[in-house]
Amino acid sequence: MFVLVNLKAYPCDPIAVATAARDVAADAGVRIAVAPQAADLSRVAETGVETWAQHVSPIDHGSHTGSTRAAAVADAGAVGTLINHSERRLTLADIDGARAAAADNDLETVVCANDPAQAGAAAALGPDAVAVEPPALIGGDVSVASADPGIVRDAVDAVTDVDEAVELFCGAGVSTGADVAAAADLGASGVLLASGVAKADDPRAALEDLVSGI
Ligand SMILES: O=C[C@H](O)COP(=O)(O)O
Repeated sequence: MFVLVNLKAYPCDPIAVATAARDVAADAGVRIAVAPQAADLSRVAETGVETWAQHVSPIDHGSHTGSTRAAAVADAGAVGTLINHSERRLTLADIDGARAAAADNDLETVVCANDPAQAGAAAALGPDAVAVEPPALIGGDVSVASADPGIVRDAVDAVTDVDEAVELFCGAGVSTGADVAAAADLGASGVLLASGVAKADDPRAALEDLVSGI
């Protein structure tokens, strides 16, 4: 299982979380990545943790104020990127453009989707993985795997029907080792989470608990 921790714009210390994630990943032998704010990418990557961007724009050099170039996040040390997060939605054309820009810069891609239908559509664009996240459960205390296991199972089927090479992750409310184990039992090969670590009093302990079920 891949554990992808999105720090969103939460008021946590990205270096402290990154260092903890690096150490827990090494100790447990589990793949853990951290996606900080774009401005923190270099500092986070310097810790040695696997570093991801939260977003890339479907553009290259040019008159694109406020954009985030895939090449720039790769230069900053990112090895992957989220695309179309529930809090950073894109048009279909822009999802495809962002995925292509990321792939051109050797970034791994996870396209987010609300439900199984969107997950299947996202898989058709050829990302490395699709993350299904019901918006209503994001930031809550109940894991998607407990609150709505059918959405995870159906998303696995929807993605596999389109392209067996695309992995399916799930997210929303994932915060414990039991949540990660339940996601794996439903067929997910990764989890996308945020508040369970970024808002934890002790992010290292939260990460240790998360990987305990793997
Ligand atoms: O990117 C992470 C997801 O939106 C899940 O967030 P959450 O773990 O706070 O529910």
